Amino acid sequence: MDEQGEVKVKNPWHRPAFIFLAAFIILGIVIMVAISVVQNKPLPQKYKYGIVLDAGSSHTSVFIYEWPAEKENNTGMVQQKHTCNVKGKGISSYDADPDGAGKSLQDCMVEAKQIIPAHRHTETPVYLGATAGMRLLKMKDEAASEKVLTSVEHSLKTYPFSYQGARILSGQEEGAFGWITVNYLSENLNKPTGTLGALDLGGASTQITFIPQQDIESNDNSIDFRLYGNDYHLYTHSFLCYGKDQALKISMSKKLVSSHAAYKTDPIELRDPCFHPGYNTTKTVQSVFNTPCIKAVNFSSGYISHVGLGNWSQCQQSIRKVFNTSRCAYSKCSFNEVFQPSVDGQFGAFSAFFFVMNFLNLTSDSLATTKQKLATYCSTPWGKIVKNHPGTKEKYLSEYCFSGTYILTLLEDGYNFTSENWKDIHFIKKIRDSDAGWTLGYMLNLTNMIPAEAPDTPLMPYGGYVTFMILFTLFILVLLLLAYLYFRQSSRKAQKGII
Ligand SMILES: Nc1ccn([C@@H]2O[C@H](COP(=O)(O)OP(=O)(O)OP(=O)(O)O)[C@@H](O)[C@H]2O)c(=O)n1
Ligand SMILES: [Ca+2]
Repeated sequence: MDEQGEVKVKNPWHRPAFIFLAAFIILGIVIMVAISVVQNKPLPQKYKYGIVLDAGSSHTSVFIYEWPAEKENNTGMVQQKHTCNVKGKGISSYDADPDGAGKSLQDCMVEAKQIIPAHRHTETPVYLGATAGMRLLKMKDEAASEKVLTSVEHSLKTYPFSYQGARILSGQEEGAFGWITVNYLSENLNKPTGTLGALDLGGASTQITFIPQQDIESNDNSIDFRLYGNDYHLYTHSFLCYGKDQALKISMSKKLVSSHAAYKTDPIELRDPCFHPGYNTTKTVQSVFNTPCIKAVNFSSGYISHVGLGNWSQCQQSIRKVFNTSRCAYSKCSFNEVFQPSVDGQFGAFSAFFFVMNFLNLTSDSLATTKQKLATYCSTPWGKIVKNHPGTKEKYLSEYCFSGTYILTLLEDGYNFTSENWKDIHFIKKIRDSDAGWTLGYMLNLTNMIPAEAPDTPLMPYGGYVTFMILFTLFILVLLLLAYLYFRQSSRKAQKGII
């Protein structure tokens, strides 16, 4: 009986079974915390890559993008890692030598092979998108445009990447993907903040894309997206032939056609207010008229003596003739009978908008000051301009007076920007180290990297999760300790009571 009584009152916490149990619980908790910490630890970043070739009218650029493999659906994660400018002109200039188009891409593609880690090559998609230069070549000679596309396709397939196609983008796609790029890079897409309109000026076309305040009256100009759970209703228009190289040709051809000298002298004299005083160069008539943007005309000579006058206001008068604003079948138009709502919000103006305005140092002045400075620049003698810019190609240099005046006229008379909202135009090249342009938006779309609905976000960030787990474990340990002390005390009391 005595022995039995003693067994009953023995402290249960001192039994080996209980000690083992407590040790197991504590060990279990420690293991659980350790596993969850290790499991959720951010792994060393693994990057994925994508290549987009921008086959523009004046040149081709190869863009390499990279993004952390685990975060491809988050906004703003894709970044431009590298760009390579293809030597020579755009692929549309290879109409007489299609094989040359494919060959021209070699150097940049070899560079891409060196930059992208070898184990990622086969999974890296390659896209080529051609813009207005190829649209014009297709209009002029469809067979030649197909041969050029076949040539670049053959060339791109010789690399170890995953070739995804080479095609001509429509003007709407070019405008819409440019808009997606600038808003993705500015991280506007998953926030309730306003979006950025996109203004793109190339050599052969120009695009305007923004969210308007009013209805879009023409179906051709309307694009709808659902991105990150938000619906976007965009206005977009692409003006073929209104890139700055084609616009220069149109403007020169109009001056030639209206000039009496053009039909009598040899060479034809073209006195041009958009070129600097003292500028005098011989060009072929063919170099101006070799485009489907202009109707062919017969002249007395095959050569033009292009003489600069350096008169900004006359230059602007001549450029205004390129825009037809006399008729509009809608409530509002930009030009050439194209519907356009009033511009609204902030705009990013990139590619040649930036190259030209940045060269002229005109990216942050009021409209009135911009005009004044440009007038002074245009009247500067050509000799002085050449002396002041020894590193710049003479062809580019000679055209900045025309290009600056064209940009001002396009924005003010064409798109209807005013001196009040001029400050809303931001001349930009890059946003967060990636170029503004259609290429990034094109890749994001084709790789489905912008989901229609917002991706699920974790309950709490990683740091918060670890802190929570540690505090929770400590809390359980304290509870166990308290329970242990409580039971030890109560079993002692029970022992004392029996004694
Ligand atoms: N540093 C630079 C680079 C380019 N340009 C000019 O800018 C125009 C081309 O702009 P870009 O956006 O590269 O046009 P593309 O993409 O080639 O043409 P498009 O989009 O119409 O197909 C050309 O007139 C080119 O001479 C310039 O003035 N200064
Ligand atoms: Ca372009």
